[in-house]
Amino acid sequence: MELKRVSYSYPGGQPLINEFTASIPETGILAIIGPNGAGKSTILNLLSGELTPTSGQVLLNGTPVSEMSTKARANQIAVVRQHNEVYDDLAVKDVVKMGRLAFHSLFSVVSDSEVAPFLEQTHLTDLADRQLSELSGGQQQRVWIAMALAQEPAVLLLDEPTTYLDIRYQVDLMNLVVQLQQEKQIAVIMVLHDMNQAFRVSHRIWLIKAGQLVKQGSPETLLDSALLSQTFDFPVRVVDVADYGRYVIQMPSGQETDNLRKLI
Ligand SMILES: Nc1ncnc2c1ncn2[C@@H]1O[C@H](COP(=O)(O)OP(=O)(O)OP(=O)(O)O)[C@@H](O)[C@H]1O
Repeated sequence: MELKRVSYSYPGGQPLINEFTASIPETGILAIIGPNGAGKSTILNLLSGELTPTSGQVLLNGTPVSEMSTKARANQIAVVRQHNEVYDDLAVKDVVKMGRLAFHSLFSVVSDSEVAPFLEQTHLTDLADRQLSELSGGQQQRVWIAMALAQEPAVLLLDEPTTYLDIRYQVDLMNLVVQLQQEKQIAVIMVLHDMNQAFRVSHRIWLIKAGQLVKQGSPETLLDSALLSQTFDFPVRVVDVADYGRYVIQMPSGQETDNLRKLI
């Protein structure tokens, strides 16, 4: 995918994204990180075609995403968002079947066997007949991913997929995304708040601030204390952790440092 000089303003608002140009490799994991309000979700919505650029183009294999039919788009791009209560009363397998609708006419019935592989890949086979509302947050996130996978997309977009999950579910979910990306060789694009998670799982990172691409590159090139502190407007430091690698920690504020000194 490619963003070519993309600008975007919400109706009646100031320009948020300004002449944003970048390309996304056909396979691999790209994480978009940056402070609150930087425009990360807006960029994801421009990539999904949900938003149309005010100027410039978002291209998928050379075709503007905004000019593709809904069905053509659904065959190529799948989006995983936060919890959608509309589906609460549905069984897990029926939610996943919704992901197949781009392959069928509206009234055709999607068979259980058609969605079985996607349930299996996301370890949901045993929960297939359970109602969505009965599942934990982590299990529900896996259902959204199964539904997105059922679209058999070339591009999978995830907006903060680990929000609300405890550390175990976060790690499980990220491992699942990594495994699925490797198996299917698709492009995965995620907005992530947890920098360390982003650095751990991604092949490429976009660091965004005020609608601009501050820097893009491999996790190694972006693991830079000064760059991250400046972008987030908060002091952080990249440290080496034994048996893990480089890790971003937040530095205590001045007051906290003084208190720490008094304790030592
Ligand atoms: N539908 C909307 N209408 C008007 N302004 C919006 C809309 N959605 C987002 N914005 C504004 O656009 C800016 C960027 O929002 P966006 O959600 O893209 O940022 P973000 O980087 O994803 O933020 P966060 O990390 O807080 O989720 C914010 O100032 C926000 O208030």
